[in-house]
Amino acid sequence: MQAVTQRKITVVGAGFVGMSCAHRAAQLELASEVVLIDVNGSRARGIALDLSQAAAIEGWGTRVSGTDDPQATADSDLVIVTAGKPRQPGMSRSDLLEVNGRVMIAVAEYVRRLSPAAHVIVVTNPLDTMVHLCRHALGFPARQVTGMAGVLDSARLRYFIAEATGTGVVDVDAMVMGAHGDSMVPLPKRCSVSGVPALDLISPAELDELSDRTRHGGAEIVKLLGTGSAFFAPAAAAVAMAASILNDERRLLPCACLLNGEYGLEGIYMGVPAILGARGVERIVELPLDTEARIAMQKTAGTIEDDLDALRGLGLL
Ligand SMILES: NC(=O)c1ccc[n+]([C@@H]2O[C@H](COP(=O)([O-])OP(=O)(O)OC[C@H]3O[C@@H](n4cnc5c(N)ncnc54)[C@H](O)[C@@H]3O)[C@@H](O)[C@H]2O)c1
Ligand SMILES: O=C(O)C[C@H](O)C(=O)O
Repeated sequence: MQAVTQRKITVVGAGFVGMSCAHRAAQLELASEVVLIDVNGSRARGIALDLSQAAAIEGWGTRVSGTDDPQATADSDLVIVTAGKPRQPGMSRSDLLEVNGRVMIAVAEYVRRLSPAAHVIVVTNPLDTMVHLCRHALGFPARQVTGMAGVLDSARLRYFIAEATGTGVVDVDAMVMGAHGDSMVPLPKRCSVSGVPALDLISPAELDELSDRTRHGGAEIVKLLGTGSAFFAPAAAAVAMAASILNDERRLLPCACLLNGEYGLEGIYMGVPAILGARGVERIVELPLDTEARIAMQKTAGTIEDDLDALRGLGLL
């Protein structure tokens, strides 16, 4: 076991995604302390106890605690927000706007008060709108607040390409931008396997099919599970972003960032490639896009604007 870095991570929500985030962060010893907070404090304490008992077997030294008391989250270096309802089969992520919007406001109130220097990664759906609302309620600089979706959507596409080409998934690269919804924007020409364009290995029609499966990748799992949604890959994605920030790894990852003119968009959070480092979003990277992708980016932004309007209509924004 190595010395654990003196850092504190809070994971808000001790449900499927939250407990998986806590487990992965602890396994990686990303912090000396992981606090799991949930309105269901008994569940948070139970998960923390179970995880703490896994530590001896798995060989990590992070202290994990569970609580329903916001005070226990004070002075966190990084907060991952997973609190809120998942969708059920037949629902869209936008159906969660009101219920999860209220959760975001409640959570942001104590994060702002107790951990003003924290980096915040939002996972709760509908992602782009929830990260927007969370940042609005926090009042933090935009670079301190990001949303996780693009890493997950890109990982799904990477997996589907690996399957279709018969190659190892770690060699596959892909980039998915835009909203975390059916209008997301996979970039087929940028998919590659160890530098070899995926389009040299499979046909454009095959790659289009994989992109389409990626657009509906979340719903595919929701349907299979019957209740709740994906959690292993989402947690791995959120913790990869957390590691890039806390360890100043400066990874170039697709994540939801507040746009300030990039891609011709202003004032909305949306999935774009960004460098994540010690200051949070160090830089948003603007890729040259062909006409088709540019049109898709405008369309996907429109879906986020619609959700933001709905939040305003509810008086939450
Ligand atoms: N961004 C993504 O790519 C992505 C991926 C997977 C899941 N999600 C979203 O993450 C969220 C969580 O999913 P899950 O599967 O963990 O759900 P879950 O139902 O298993 O867990 C949610 C937890 O949040 C808790 N909670 C509710 N209100 C709270 C509050 N105010 N403070 C603290 N905790 C609170 C609940 O008690 C519950 O334990 C959902 O909105 C889901 O759609 C997003
Ligand atoms: O699909 C969902 O509702 C959960 C998450 O956004 C996902 O993509 O797995």
